[in-house]
Amino acid sequence: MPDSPVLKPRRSVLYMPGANERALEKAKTLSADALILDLEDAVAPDDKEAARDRVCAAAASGEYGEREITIRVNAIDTEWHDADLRAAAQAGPAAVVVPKVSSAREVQNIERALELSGAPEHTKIWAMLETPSAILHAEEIVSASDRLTVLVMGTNDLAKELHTESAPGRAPLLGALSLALLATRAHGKVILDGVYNDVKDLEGFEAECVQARQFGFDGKTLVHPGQLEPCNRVFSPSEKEVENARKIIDAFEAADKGVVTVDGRMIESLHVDNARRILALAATTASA
Ligand SMILES: CC(C)(COP(=O)(O)OP(=O)(O)OC[C@H]1O[C@@H](n2cnc3c(N)ncnc32)[C@H](O)[C@@H]1OP(=O)(O)O)[C@@H](O)C(=O)NCCC(=O)NCCSC(=O)C[C@H](O)C(=O)O
Ligand SMILES: [Mg+2]
Repeated sequence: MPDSPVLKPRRSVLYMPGANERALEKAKTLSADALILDLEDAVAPDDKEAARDRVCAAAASGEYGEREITIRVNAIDTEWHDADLRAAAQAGPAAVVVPKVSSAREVQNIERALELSGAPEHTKIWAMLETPSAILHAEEIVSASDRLTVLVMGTNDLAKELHTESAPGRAPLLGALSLALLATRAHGKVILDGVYNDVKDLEGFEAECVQARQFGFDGKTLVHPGQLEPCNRVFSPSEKEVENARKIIDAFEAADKGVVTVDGRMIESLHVDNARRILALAATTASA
């Protein structure tokens, strides 16, 4: 069965370079819901093998508390991919994050390779959508395997492939983000927004978090610890939202009919479903 989008918080998912020992250590104290220990873009070719050993040891260490630990392997067509996948399968992280996935066949090959390498059942596949082909095949990718539980947007690579220029509100990328989100929701899985590169611009970052939440993303991928606080705040239901959700549920249950009004707004059972989703999400993030 696919993961429910509300059972585990994935508000803030922080990348960290696999070769950076200090960052790996620091991550044990950071308020990220999940970590992506990176073997791909953030690691120079000469450091790939040492980073693989370090990251797999970190993932197997059990020293990261409640944070979900995932490993991003190098892309399928690289010389490091097979060894990364075998080592990650044996380390048994929460997920293997696979960059530049472009078809259902690739997901099925990853699934088979994980099984052959003895990956535990709890090691899921998170597929990155960051090519035009991935966006065009988003639905077949997301539904290719029950082991695939999360899609991750790779907006830097996608913008590069599309020749997209930076624009207010990410207008040129909105079509691709929508397609990925539609595919995810059609199959009951989880989707994370891409990263915001300007680590000093927290105002711009927060605005992009708000946009991502309004869109329906479950959380955002991050590149710097300074992005954690605004991200967790924006993706957590506020006190007002929780209060409103309780009001909707109470009013609907008390009325015992198909439609009621709360504060002058029409409420039907679909709004109650949404209110329950908000409360479930609030419960998972209350102590975080
Ligand atoms: C972006 C950075 C290179 C900035 O690094 P730096 O200038 O060293 O930051 P600070 O001096 O402000 O760091 C302060 C302390 O925080 C630690 N730190 C920094 N970043 C991280 C991190 N990501 N995880 C954990 N800890 C981190 C520093 O070590 C400092 O600690 P201390 O010395 O104890 O005070 C840097 O932030 C960075 O490398 N970020 C991650 C880059 C990365 O992983 N990139 C690849 C993923 S993004 C991507 O590929 C997107 C996708 O594929 C796409 O296509 O869009
Ligand atoms: Mg990328």
